[in-house]
Amino acid sequence: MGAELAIEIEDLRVRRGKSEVLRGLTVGVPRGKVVGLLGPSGSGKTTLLRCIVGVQRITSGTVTVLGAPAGAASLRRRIGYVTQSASVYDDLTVRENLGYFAHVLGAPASDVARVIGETGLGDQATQLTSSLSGGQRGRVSLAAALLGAPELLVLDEPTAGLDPVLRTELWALFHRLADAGTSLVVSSHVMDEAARCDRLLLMRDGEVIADDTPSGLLAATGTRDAEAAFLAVIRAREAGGDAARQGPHHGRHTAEGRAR
Ligand SMILES: Nc1ncnc2c1ncn2[C@@H]1O[C@H](COP(=O)(O)OP(=O)(O)OP(=O)(O)O)[C@@H](O)[C@H]1O
Repeated sequence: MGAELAIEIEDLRVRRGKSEVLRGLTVGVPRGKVVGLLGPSGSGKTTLLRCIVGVQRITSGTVTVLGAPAGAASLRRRIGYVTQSASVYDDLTVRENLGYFAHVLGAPASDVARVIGETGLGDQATQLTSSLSGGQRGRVSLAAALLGAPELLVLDEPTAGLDPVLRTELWALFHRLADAGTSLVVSSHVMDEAARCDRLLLMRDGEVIADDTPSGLLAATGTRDAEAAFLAVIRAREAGGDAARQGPHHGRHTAEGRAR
């Protein structure tokens, strides 16, 4: 693993409450790509994203982000993180919110107009945030995360609740950002978003069960869509039983990995 990786995770374990919700993840996320983190509700996606941004207490393992330990102070302005709940001030307009966050982050004031344009919020710029729809509020949070042009964007279900047109526009934005060198990790429980990613990490029950390109995953599983591929990977693991799980490369998924 080297400089081409934005994130390197080794044998990561996390316990939340009584259960182990991440169970020995080893994975590498390449730089300058849109990496989709897909899996059913409760599979551990949010917990993994929290580990990457350094806000999750971990049990063991290491998480290295842009060459530094996750959570390091030096990473604060290099990472943009959008949670599932919008984190904006209701009593400010869209532009006022973004102006405030730009000031706090030390981002140039000109960034406000840029991120409003990128997230398609031009028509709502002077609207109070409390009067926006849920999808629009989510985009204000995304716009805030784009301020200062962070090297890594960690986005938890950014397209949830958006109509197909906006969803398509946001994926196009993610790819433009990646083409300009930004690394993105985007979670979703909607399997049909898989095809839009450069790489996929499929999660289930606190484990990454596949790490591949969308086309590589379909080829490896002989399936036509991500939903079928996901099921095929699960079946193959169950058929492999404990022998497969306890093999010498247990839990190891690298940028070159294949669905197993
Ligand atoms: N604060 C907490 N205390 C105890 N258990 C928790 C806590 N937060 C999450 N969990 C558990 O950890 C597991 C993984 O949750 P996580 O939110 O990471 O999943 P997810 O894949 O992001 O799900 P979703 O798509 O619904 O957001 C779940 O079983 C959940 O119940």
